[in-house]
Amino acid sequence: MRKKIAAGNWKMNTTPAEGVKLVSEILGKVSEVEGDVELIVCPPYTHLATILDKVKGSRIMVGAQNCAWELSGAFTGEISITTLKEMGVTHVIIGHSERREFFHESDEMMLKKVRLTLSHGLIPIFCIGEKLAEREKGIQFEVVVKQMEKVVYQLSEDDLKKVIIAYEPVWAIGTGKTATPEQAQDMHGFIRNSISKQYSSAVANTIPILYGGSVKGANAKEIFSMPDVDGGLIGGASLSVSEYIEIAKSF
Ligand SMILES: O=C(CO)COP(=O)(O)O
Repeated sequence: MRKKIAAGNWKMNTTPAEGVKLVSEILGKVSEVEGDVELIVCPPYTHLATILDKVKGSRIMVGAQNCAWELSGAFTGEISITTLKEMGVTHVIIGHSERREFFHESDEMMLKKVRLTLSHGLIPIFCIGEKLAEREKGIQFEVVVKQMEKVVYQLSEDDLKKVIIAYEPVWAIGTGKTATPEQAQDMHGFIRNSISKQYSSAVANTIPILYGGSVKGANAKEIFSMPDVDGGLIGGASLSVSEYIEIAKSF
């Protein structure tokens, strides 16, 4: 049985005070989420300390939205993996399409970040996904496998087993346009098969593959019912307590 995961990527939303309010309200409703669904919130860096304090002893885990690709040094404005680890962060989103696009992150940088995250005992949530033009050309599978090859397929089997993959088609992010459950399943099945060919089916069967892109309370159940979809990486809807809880209850 693979893990079921509802991870909220808050992106650059909420002030520190708003973030604490949001997580407090989520905590108040967490008992409604039955079973062993893993709940992860990824607020902006500035809120991590207070939010980690708030969720202490609860089932909510806290992730960062990024980390630096080097361990320390002259990298103005960056946040190191050792800082995140010391604070108690458990997950790090790496390679989000917004970081690829707006911050020109290279595959080499992403690989360094994934390696640093793993070597410090944190879990990378590695994002992949094609752009609209790539889907229209019918090359979405090649695009996604290349993204995997350049980064996570560089890892040993033992390391790969600790990674969470998030398939986020860029055309579905923040657009209200969701992949159909069949489109999500097609890609998730393809990714799992590709991992199986590259490593083994035993490895492929243990890795959680999340779907991201306009997941909301109203569509989560259908998407999560697909055999190779193990949960969601949720943007906009994770900022609403009722939406996030409804999504977490959709397994
Ligand atoms: O990018 C996403 C999560 O990382 C998805 O964002 P939305 O859920 O707002 O489409």
